[in-house]
Amino acid sequence: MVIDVDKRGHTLLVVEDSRSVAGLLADRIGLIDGVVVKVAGTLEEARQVVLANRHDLFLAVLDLNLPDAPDGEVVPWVMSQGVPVLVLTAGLDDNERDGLMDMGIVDYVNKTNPSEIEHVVRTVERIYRNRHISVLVVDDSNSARAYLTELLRRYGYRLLEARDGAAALAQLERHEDIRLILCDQNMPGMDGVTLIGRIRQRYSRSHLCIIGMSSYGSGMLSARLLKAGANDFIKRPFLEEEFFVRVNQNVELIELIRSMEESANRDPLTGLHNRRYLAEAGQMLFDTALREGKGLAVVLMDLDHFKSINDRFGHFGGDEVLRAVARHLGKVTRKSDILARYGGEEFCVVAQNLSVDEARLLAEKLRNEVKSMQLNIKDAALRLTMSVGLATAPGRGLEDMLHRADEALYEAKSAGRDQVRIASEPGG
Ligand SMILES: Nc1nc2c(ncn2[C@@H]2O[C@H](COP(=O)(O)OP(=O)(O)OP(=O)(O)O)[C@@H](O)[C@H]2O)c(=O)[nH]1
Repeated sequence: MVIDVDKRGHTLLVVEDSRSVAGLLADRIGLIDGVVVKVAGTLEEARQVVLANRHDLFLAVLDLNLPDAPDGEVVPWVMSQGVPVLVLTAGLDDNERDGLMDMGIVDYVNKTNPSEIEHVVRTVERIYRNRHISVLVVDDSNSARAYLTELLRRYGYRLLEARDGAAALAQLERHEDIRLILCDQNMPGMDGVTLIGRIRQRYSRSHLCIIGMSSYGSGMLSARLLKAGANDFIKRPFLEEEFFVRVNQNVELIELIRSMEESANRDPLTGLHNRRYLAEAGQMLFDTALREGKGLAVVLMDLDHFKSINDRFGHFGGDEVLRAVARHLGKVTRKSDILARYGGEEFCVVAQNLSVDEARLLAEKLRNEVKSMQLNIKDAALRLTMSVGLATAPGRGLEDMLHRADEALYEAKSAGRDQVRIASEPGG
């Protein structure tokens, strides 16, 4: 069951009567791409901002002591408007901390400590990004699930629930975007260790992270959960602050791994996939096409006389042309195709589910798209052509198809460029 996939807004409210602290926070938070910061210095001003922006506020950062609200009155009022709250204090005793956490605030921060101001900025950024992160809570107890989802909702995560292992596996099938799983150990049917083991057979540590949870058991249990594939373990009952730190750290780690993977698979100049990705993902397309008896096309493209473009417009001008070509090729390809920069001025498309005639048509469409580009580099109009080699017969594998497409491309160049040549059958 999806219980929260709301589209949160982009506006953040800072309520702080110290101009220097408010200015510092607004400047730092304003650097987060997409976030709009509104500042208020009193409860009355805060009311006006909230009422005017209620549907676009995703978080409020509130000072406890305001000239017209000296005892933290701003906190319950803003929360009553459905806006999550992060509290700025000048120090809290245990009772005050308990009172605020019981109200359901996101976090509290000592504003007199500069490093904690950085913590506010990081927390805001985390919450802003969490709208794209789905968390699956797996627990057979309704009340435990309700508690965990209530905590996670404060941090803006998209939430999914499952009451047992089978339901959890079904949720994973349905929701490709799950990045974190909170998994209870003691469940009827399938326990946490078994479920985590099953999940890890299909989903790697770079795809999602898992936090095991349990109220019983010795240190052995946390070791078993970790060995089964959990990234972390939380023992119940826990302090909410610790829960949030562990959840957020695990999500940050997975984001980091994914962004590193993404940059390893991308060509920085054009933003297209690179040759390394093409080799891996193309092999998967090849295997599926062979298994299911569906056609596969490998189209290798090379811009004609590109050297002369560099000579005329310089290397930066040449780079601009390569970026424009990448954008245009992207208009012709489908989402299910792989479009990659294969080398300097060479591009490659691997497309699935195509008959030989459809593959020919695709290759011609790509060639025509580049030919009809109207480029203006340094105020000079420029026209481009490209030569194309196409392979459709599977032969001995993807490498073999690429090799034959390359031979066909060479023929297209030799025959005068600006044309598509189709590779002969393997061994033909
Ligand atoms: N600007 C720019 N140029 C590149 C890049 N990678 C390769 N090139 C240039 O692409 C040109 C390729 O030249 P050649 O292989 O001689 O081929 P061509 O001039 O396109 O001629 P034909 O392929 O025979 O039609 C070289 O001048 C490379 O410097 C790049 O990332 N940026």
